[in-house]
Amino acid sequence: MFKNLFFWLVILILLICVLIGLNINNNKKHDVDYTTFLSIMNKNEIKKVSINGNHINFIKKNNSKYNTYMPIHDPKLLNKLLLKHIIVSGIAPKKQSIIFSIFISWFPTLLLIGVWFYFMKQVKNNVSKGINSFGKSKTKIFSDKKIKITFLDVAGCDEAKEEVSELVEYLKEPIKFQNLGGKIPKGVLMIGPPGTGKTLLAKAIAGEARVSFLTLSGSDFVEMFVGVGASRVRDVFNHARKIAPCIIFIDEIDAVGRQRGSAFGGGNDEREQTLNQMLVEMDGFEGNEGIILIAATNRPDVLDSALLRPGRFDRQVIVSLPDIRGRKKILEVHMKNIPLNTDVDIMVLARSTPGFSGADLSNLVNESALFAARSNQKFVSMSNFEKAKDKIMIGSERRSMIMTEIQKEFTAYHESGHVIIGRLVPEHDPAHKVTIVPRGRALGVTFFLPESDMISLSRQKLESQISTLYGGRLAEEMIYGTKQVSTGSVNDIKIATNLARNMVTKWGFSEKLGPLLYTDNEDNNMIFNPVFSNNKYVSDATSRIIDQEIKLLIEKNYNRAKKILNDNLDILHAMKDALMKYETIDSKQIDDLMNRKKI
Ligand SMILES: Nc1ncnc2c1ncn2[C@@H]1O[C@H](COP(=O)(O)OP(=O)(O)OP(=O)(O)O)[C@@H](O)[C@H]1O
Ligand SMILES: [Zn+2]
Repeated sequence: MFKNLFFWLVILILLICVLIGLNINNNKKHDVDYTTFLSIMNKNEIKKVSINGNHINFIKKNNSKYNTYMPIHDPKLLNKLLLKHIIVSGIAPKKQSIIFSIFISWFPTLLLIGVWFYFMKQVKNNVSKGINSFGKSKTKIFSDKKIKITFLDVAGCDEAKEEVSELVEYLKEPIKFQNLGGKIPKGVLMIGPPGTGKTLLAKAIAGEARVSFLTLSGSDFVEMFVGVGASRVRDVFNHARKIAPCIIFIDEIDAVGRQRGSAFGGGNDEREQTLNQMLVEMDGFEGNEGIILIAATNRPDVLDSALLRPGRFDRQVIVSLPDIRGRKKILEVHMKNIPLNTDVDIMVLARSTPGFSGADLSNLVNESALFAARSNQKFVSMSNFEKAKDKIMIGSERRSMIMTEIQKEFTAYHESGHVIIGRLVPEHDPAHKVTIVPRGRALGVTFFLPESDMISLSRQKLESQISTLYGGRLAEEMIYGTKQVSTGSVNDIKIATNLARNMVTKWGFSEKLGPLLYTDNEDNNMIFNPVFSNNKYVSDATSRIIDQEIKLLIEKNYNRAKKILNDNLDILHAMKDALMKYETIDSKQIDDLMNRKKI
């Protein structure tokens, strides 16, 4: 539309220029306009007139010469002139030129008026279109034919699938279901972290039941103008009633469904109105209309409690991050369409991707295929997957970063220290791969491969983790001496300290303090979140004991690691050499090194 406006603006400016040009021209040719000429004539001041078509030259009685232009041919002019005894000479204009001359004289003005009208109409149209579209919902409607997604495409969330499967039965034959006395929820709230497949699952319900799928995002409802969101809600539900049976899917419901009156400055009228309208519409459902409202959020805690009341989103389905088995299944779903090399081990990939969501895994498969394509391979190999995984987890390799031989050696010793301790303490996840190619912000990385998703960790396993975390710094210390130790262990130290603190204050692993909770920090992310606790409930004396106990625990595991590393200095050197040579070594090479085999 702006292109159009711009076009017409340019035309308008051009026209004005032309008109000004014409005017200048006219001024040159015609000293006076035609009306002035007539008035001069009426005042009997003209001596002689010469007519040439529409151009008129005349001489006043004082002998001054003028010319003028007759815009419309005036057939009575000659008579008038003769009556006033004015000498007339020249040729009269041809008859057929009358219309032409009218046209010529009025053309620029008409054009200008036309353009102006067009311009105004355009503006008016756009404004009214704009106003109308404020209220119209931005619903994207997919017909049942377009949704080809079925439950087979959604992997690794069997419980969630089971919970929603009865909705499919209902949507297929709502009336039959009602007659049998089935009670169907009006709204289903899907709760889960981003990328876990909430949208996918909702689409799969529509696909399985072969019904239409209306999708919109909560943020679509939040508009600047009061009342617009509410009218959009009305629109969506009205449309849904027309095309029922169908599913209305609202992503990010928290954008509208936040606790009312919770915004700063006493609430947000527009959002509240929208939310109220949504509640009204939900209450208006008969239950046999064949419409199911599915909403997704990853912030169920901020939702207005009115939304969760019976008869509204009374069914809640948790879609959580997949476990190892789930990840394997999701990988299988996405690998279906790419040619795989025989060396691809899906189980190893599933094991080494803890915390990956379905979306991350889909991204992993995609990136791997891209890596394979870039190196002109016909099949996607395990090394492509490894590369893609590392890229997603810690950022791309920074091969361009220049590391001196000394820095590389330093990193090689540090990482080898982690690997060796990790292999030799009990219950530790085995090192899967180690690299000294800088990635993201890390100079080197050691990857451990968890056997399974750990929900609870044993004391022994935790202590082994602490020992392994200090392996890197200890190796630096042993080779280069305490004066040369780098700051590269800052993250290792942070994680180890947090583990030890949690063991003492939260998990009851200190004999002296016993199994009591000494912290008000409820964060369950035990490794990566530092404990910021002001320990309101802990006396100064206890606080001192806590510090001592943490220190003791760390010292114990630090010394254990030191002994192990001292006993295996030959492996440390060999692994450093291997890393300097290959930059990255895998679990098989690590096995060989640990068995003192040459690689
Ligand atoms: N369980 C799964 N099985 C197969 N693929 C999945 C699964 N979960 C996610 N994916 C993949 O990730 C993509 C994104 O998932 P989806 O949009 O459904 O996540 P979401 O939970 O709705 O995320 P958000 O909260 O960010 O909207 C899907 O299109 C699909 O390719
Ligand atoms: Zn380290």
